[in-house]
Amino acid sequence: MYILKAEHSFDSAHFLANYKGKCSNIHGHRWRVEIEVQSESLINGGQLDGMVIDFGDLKKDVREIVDYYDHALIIQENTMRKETLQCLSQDGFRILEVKFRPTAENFSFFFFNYMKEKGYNVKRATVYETPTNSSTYEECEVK
Ligand SMILES: Nc1nc2c(c(=O)[nH]1)N=C([C@H](O)[C@H](O)COP(=O)(O)OP(=O)(O)OP(=O)(O)O)CN2
Ligand SMILES: [Zn+2]
Repeated sequence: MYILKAEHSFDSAHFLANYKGKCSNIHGHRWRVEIEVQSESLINGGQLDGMVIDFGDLKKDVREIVDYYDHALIIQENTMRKETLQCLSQDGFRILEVKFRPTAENFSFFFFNYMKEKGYNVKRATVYETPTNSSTYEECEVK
């Protein structure tokens, strides 16, 4: 089995609603996203001979989705007053509302499924919230 990995990072702020502790405050992370795709075979012939996929293509797709989350305040839906959100938006801040609690776990699940829906045979997606804390999502084979 061949496993290829592409990684990219985004710098953004978030907070965890209904969390007792410092992470309930708005704070930032450099989130590092690693996507691994797998294949049992290689392409035979042509420009892609000996490859699973061109790294350039994989990297482009990883960057595209990861860059979308860069330099934003990521907020779980319905966890901030509408008036506050409106003021922040009106003042030009980039707010991204997500349907999930913005944890490393939920982001790893989200990026895994995004790449899967793009057609990749995704092995696993790992999201580092800090250099030492990460979550990996992968699907177990059903026997
Ligand atoms: N299982 C998870 N636990 C926590 C998550 C998460 O996504 N999944 N997220 C947080 C917070 O976002 C927090 O920013 C991370 O906290 P922490 O590990 O404390 O990170 P620090 O770098 O600030 O740690 P220090 O050791 O205090 O410097 C919390 N938990
Ligand atoms: Zn955090």
